[in-house]
Amino acid sequence: MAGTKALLTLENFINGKFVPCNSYLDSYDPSTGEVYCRVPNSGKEEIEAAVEAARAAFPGWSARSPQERSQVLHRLADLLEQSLEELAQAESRDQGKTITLARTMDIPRSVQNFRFFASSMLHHTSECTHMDHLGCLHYTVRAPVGIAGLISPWNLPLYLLTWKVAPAIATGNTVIAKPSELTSVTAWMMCKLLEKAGVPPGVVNIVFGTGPRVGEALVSHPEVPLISFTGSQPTAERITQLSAPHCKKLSLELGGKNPAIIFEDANLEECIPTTVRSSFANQGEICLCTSRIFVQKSIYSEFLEKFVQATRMWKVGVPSDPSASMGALISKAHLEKVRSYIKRARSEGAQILCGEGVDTLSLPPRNRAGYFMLPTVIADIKDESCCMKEEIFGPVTCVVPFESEEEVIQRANSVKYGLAATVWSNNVGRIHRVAKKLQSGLVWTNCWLIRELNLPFGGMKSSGVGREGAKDSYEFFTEVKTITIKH
Ligand SMILES: NC(=O)C1=CN([C@@H]2O[C@H](COP(=O)(O)OP(=O)(O)OC[C@H]3O[C@@H](n4cnc5c(N)ncnc54)[C@H](O)[C@@H]3O)[C@@H](O)[C@H]2O)C=CC1
Ligand SMILES: N/C(=C\C=C\C(=O)O)C(=O)O
Repeated sequence: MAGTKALLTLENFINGKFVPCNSYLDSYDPSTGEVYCRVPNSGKEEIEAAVEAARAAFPGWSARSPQERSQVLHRLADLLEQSLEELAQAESRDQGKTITLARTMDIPRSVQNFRFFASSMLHHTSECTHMDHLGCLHYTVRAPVGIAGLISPWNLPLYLLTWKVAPAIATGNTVIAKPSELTSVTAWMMCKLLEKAGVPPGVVNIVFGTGPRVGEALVSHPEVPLISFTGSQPTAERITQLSAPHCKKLSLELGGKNPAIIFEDANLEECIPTTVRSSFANQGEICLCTSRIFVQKSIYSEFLEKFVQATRMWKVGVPSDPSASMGALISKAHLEKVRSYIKRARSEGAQILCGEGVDTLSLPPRNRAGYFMLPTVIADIKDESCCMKEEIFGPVTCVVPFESEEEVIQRANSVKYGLAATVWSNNVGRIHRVAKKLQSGLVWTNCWLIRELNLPFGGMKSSGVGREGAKDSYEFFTEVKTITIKH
């Protein structure tokens, strides 16, 4: 256990108050490998207190008009925006991501999540049908589900937490959120803004700690009828098992093994920098990151040469350096896991073209124990290799050639995941054909990660269950009832 004197110490936020915990976990600065923060190691007791608060707050909050709730969400968005720089600094330190990404993506998107749902929730209509021959009118009404359990991961901490909190409270639910124990700081900072925004006590409760201890207590609680989870597939399996006896509503946003398909008519000037970004943004720690690049044979050599050259320009640096493109990975264990994939690829006879074990990483002395690695490109690798099948979730991407459209669709679909694909071509007909045949919840063509929050977001196969977005989140966070009136 590190000395606790200078450490930032977080507290749970229950019923509008910060509450200390009996025990704490060490949280590491990924750029130095040093403990810098203590996170509550909560369990059943804290979940009971949060459920009590959320239960008590539900009647009042759910009875407010959508317009009143919308105003609260707008105020919270404004307050987050006013704290953008402070939040970005904290996110970058806690997660290891670059300050530039935190400033330009994580925190602005967190603000947008509240603004978006504050507005979109005002525009839903309900269904109505008539059976004139029976003298009946049928219509639907929607009501909040109750206490929503929200579990979020460490890769985009505030971004993904707010993507769940915003629609949950906009629709009138009260929430208990459990951020990742590895990245809890910005969630705790957001709690400081809730009262000023007008969020009543008990509407948003945040309980920190590990998955097996506090996460499972939340998922198993009989008074929490809904769980929205983003994270790994094994954890989703466990959540599904624990929820089954209670028939909980589940939304599961899981991993990917996302293909980029690059046809010979692609505009390489745009494709190469975008594919470097889609492979290595946030250290490759985004479920939407590209990790299998299929390139048509006629342009394979040209692509590979230019892609490796562009990857080598991607600067790995201290997260606080505004010129860095990539920071540190989340943890030592994760860095070792990512490196183990590269070792496996090498032992299978694949070529490591740049990055880990090939190029030299230069870091200031203070950061040498940090969890850094260079963006790594692998070629000459078989589709059956674990590097082509499993989610690595790090700055590693594989490049392989293909000959025909049919062949590449079959190979792109040959993994258990189905989250996000990118297709690069100037042939509109081909783009439509290929996009339709890919087993993927999202297909970006000639671009990556352009988000339209109105439309469904989520994956198929092992990439998840359910979708979130304007209409989908509204439906998920509410229960529908069909009413028949005979007149
Ligand atoms: N969005 C995504 O697709 C993400 C995928 N991953 C994948 O998962 C791998 C492992 O990362 P982890 O942090 O271990 O992910 P994880 O799935 O274990 O963690 C995600 C969240 O679930 C919680 N959790 C863990 N076990 C739980 C349980 N039994 N009951 C309830 N909640 C639980 C965690 O505390 C965290 O808040 C990564 O290497 C990556 O491949 C990780 C994070 C995000
Ligand atoms: N769920 C993840 C990313 C979502 C991005 C978005 O909604 O724009 C992830 O990386 O886990």
